[in-house]
Amino acid sequence: MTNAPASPPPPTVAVLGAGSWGTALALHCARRGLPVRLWTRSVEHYEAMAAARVNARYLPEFPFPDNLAVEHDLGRALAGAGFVILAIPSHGLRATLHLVQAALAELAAAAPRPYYLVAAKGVEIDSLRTMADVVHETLPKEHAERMAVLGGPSFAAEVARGLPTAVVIASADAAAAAAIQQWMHGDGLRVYATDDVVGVELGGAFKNVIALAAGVCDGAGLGQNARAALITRGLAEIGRLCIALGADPVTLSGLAGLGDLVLTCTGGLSRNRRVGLALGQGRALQEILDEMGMVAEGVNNTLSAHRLAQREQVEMPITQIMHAILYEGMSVRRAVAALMQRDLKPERD
Ligand SMILES: NC(=O)C1=CN([C@@H]2O[C@H](COP(=O)(O)OP(=O)(O)OC[C@H]3O[C@@H](n4cnc5c(N)ncnc54)[C@H](O)[C@@H]3O)[C@@H](O)[C@H]2O)C=CC1
Ligand SMILES: O=C(CO)COP(=O)(O)O
Repeated sequence: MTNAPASPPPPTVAVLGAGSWGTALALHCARRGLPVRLWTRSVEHYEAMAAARVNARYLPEFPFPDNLAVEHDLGRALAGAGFVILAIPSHGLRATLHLVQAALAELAAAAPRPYYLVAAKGVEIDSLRTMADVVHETLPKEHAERMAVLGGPSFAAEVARGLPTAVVIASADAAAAAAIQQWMHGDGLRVYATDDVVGVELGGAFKNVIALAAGVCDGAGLGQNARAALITRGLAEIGRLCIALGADPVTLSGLAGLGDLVLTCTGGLSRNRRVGLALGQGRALQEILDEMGMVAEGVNNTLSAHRLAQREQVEMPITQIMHAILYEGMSVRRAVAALMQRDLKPERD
C-alpha cells in the first residue's frame, strides 16, 4: 500500500505590525499550531511584550501562547518564515516593505519565498495605489506574485477571543489563497477564497469612509432610519467606485463589501465609527485621534476615495460630505442638510 505523501510541516509565520490586528492574527495562527513571530518596529513595545508575554497596549486580556515569540529584529522575524502577514496600517506599509526588501536581500538563501497576506485596509493617499500595488512596487517579483489580501467583517478583539468570524482571502495566485486558507481556517475562523483582489481591497478600504459617516449620523442623533439609509446608499456609492476600478460586483455584496460595511457602521468596536460618533457630537478630529491612540483608516481613506472618485468621475455624495467635514471645515448640521437636499434621483443611480 503506498503511503499518502506526508503533508508539509506548518510554516513559521512572521506577523509584521503588533497593533490590534497583527496581534489578533498572531494569536489565531498560534492557536492553529503554527510557530509565530510577532514583529514590532518599537524597541520599547518589543521589550514590554517580551517581558509581560502580552500586548498590554492593544489586547491586554490575551496572554501569548508559548509558540508566539516577539521580535524587533526584522531579519530574525523573516528568517525561515513561510508565511508573512502584513498588518501595518496603510500609511506605513510602503516604508515597512522597503525594510522587508532589504532584510530579504541580507537573508538571501535563508529566506524561502513565503506567501504574503496583506491585512491592511487602505489606499495610499498620495499615490492612490492599493496595498497590493504597493507590494508589487516594493518586493521582488518572485515574492510579490505570492501575495494575497484579507477582507471581511473581523474585529480584532473578537478574533482574539476566538468568536465565530468569516473572512475572505483574495489572490491572483490560487495556490497562495489555498495555502493560506488551509493554515488559517479553523478555531472560530471561516476563511473563504476569491481571485478578486481589487474588490476585496477596495471594499475594505472604502467601507471605513461610510463607517465614519455612520458614526457622525449616530453622534448627531439622526436616528436609525438615517443610519440604515446611509449604509444602503454608502454601499451603492463605494460599489460604483470599486466597479469602476475593476472589482467584481459580487464581491461588494459579500464579506469584504456588505459584511464589513455593516459590521463597521454598526459595531461599537469600530475605531472609524467611534471617530465619526465623536465628530457628530462636535469634537475636533485631532483631539479624537490623539485620545483613541489607534488608527482609523477612514480618515485617510476619505481622502483617497474622494480623489479616486474625482479621477474616475464617479458620484460619491457621502464620501464628498465626509471630505467636507474632515478637510473643509463643514459643520455636521450643514453636511446633513446638503445630503438631504440633493436632487431627486432614481434609486439605481
Ligand atoms: N483592529 C481591527 O479590528 C482590524 C484592523 N484592520 C486593519 O489592520 C491595519 C492595522 O490596524 P490595527 O492593527 O487595527 O491598528 P492599531 O492602531 O491597533 O496598530 C497599528 C500598529 O502599527 C504600527 N505602525 C504604525 N505606523 C507604522 C509604520 N509606519 N511602520 C510600522 N508600524 C507602524 C503601530 O506602532 C501599531 O503597533 C489597518 O489597515 C486596519 O484597517 C483590519 C481588520 C480588523
Ligand atoms: O476592519 C475592521 C473590521 O472588519 C476594523 O474596523 P475599524 O478599523 O473601524 O475598527
